[in-house]
Amino acid sequence: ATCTPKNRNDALHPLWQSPLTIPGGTRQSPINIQWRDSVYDPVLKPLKISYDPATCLHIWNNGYSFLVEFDDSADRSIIVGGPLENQYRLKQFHFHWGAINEWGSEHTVDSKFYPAELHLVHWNAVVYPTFEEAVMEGDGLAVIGVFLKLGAHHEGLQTLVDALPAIKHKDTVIEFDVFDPSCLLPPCPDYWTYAGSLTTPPLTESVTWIIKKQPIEVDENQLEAFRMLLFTSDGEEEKRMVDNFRPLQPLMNRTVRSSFQ
Ligand SMILES: NS(=O)(=O)N=C1NCCCN1
Ligand SMILES: [Zn+2]
Repeated sequence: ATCTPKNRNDALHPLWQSPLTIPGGTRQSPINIQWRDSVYDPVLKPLKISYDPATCLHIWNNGYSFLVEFDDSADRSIIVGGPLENQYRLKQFHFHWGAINEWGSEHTVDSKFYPAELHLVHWNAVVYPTFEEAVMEGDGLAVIGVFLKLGAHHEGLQTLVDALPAIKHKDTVIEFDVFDPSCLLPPCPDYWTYAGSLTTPPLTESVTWIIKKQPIEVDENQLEAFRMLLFTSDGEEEKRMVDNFRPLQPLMNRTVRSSFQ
């Protein structure tokens, strides 16, 4: 659901009851990635990803999305390289999706929406003592974005889909003790990267975004499973969890770099 405010500066987004735009924000997310305006940067390294499936803790419905959280008390599931100066620890991953397949992603490519988008959220534990502190710093977070497109059944995703009925309502959680999120990444190493923000509160401008060029394929039943989740708690009037994406934000004075030509 997106609001149609008269003045975007004081709009409250129905989902978060917080400002839709951050006053004075200069690096907000998500954005449209105009492929032809992105600049190939030969200095960008390949992104190195090493996740330990045993660091997986639980899967839960937080009333905005569903997320899988990881034990981030040590450097066991990390990413390094790419545009990053330090290594970053995996804290959680979650998704954004639409009510129908025509939209649902947060970022767009040449103004095209995908039906859903995966976010793998990492934080700079080399420099900052806690995730909460990293959230407030320009180089505190790194989020890998992966587009989902309608296509073949995704075996790895099915493990998550099978758990969703147990977390239908807001604030429900189940144990989820072995899952390797690497299975959700496309094989192609190509990515775009830009300096942005969190797309849900606190919306802080602390994210180095790494958006994979190649989407992963999931089937209709798997997308429908996302849409059976609820924003609402057990006992409340049911509201389906759909359209949990933030509207596009102005690019302002930013360049999107690509790791590929
Ligand atoms: N959609 S997002 O940019 O990842 N937003 C987040 N907000 C809270 C912490 C985790 N991520
Ligand atoms: Zn997200």
